[in-house]
Amino acid sequence: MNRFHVKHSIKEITVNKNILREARELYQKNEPLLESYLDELLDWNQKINLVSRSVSRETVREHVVHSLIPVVLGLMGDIEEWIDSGTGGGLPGIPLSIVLNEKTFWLNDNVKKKVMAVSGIVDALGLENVKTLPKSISLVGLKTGTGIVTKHAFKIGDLLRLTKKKPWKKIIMWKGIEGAKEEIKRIHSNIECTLYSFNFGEEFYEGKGLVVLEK
Ligand SMILES: C[S@@+](CC[C@H](N)C(=O)[O-])C[C@H]1O[C@@H](n2cnc3c(N)ncnc32)[C@H](O)[C@@H]1O
Repeated sequence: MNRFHVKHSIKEITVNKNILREARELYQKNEPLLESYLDELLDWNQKINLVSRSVSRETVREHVVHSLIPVVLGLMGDIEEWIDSGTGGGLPGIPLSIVLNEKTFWLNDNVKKKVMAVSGIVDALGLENVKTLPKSISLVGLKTGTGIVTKHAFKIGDLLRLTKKKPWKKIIMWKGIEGAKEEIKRIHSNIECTLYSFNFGEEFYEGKGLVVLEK
């Protein structure tokens, strides 16, 4: 078997600024709850380090818009249950759970005090479709057909090792594109990989994109 099989099934797609505009429109449609999330996140961040302490509200708002991009790309409709692994302060899982409120989201992190903080945020926002999992993703029992979202938390090979033999259907990773390309070269599994590179002409999104893995 070809050790680098995945290399031959990589698709690359450039994502243009219309998608960012649509993600911002989706933010606006859900603004009251998403702004309440910013309030809660910044409040909890005073007590527990969830995002950089020096980060502005505007930048955290952009992380929320960034979290919504797979929705406007149509990447999430086919799966009902998602795990956000390495959620930290709830990114991307909480924004996704707000705009896709008919789906179930499990917020997973192996640092228990971060999960305690996101539980507090979820309760304050009254999100009934969100649950938490305070343990390593390697110890999480996944249901067949579950999706995984994860933003700047794992190297691709590490996440695949930690979830080996688990019946996930799709993994969406928020990554730097150049690093992701290097990581993909080292993967030995027979999976389909699509790289979405953002071409938005804005500094925040420079070099960023999504990696989508499917079995
Ligand atoms: C850089 S933070 C990213 C947080 C968030 N996704 C964001 O974009 O703001 C990475 C997170 O992954 C978590 N993490 C690391 N290894 C993990 C594992 N094996 N299982 C679950 N979470 C893990 C860390 O505790 C940390 O909160």
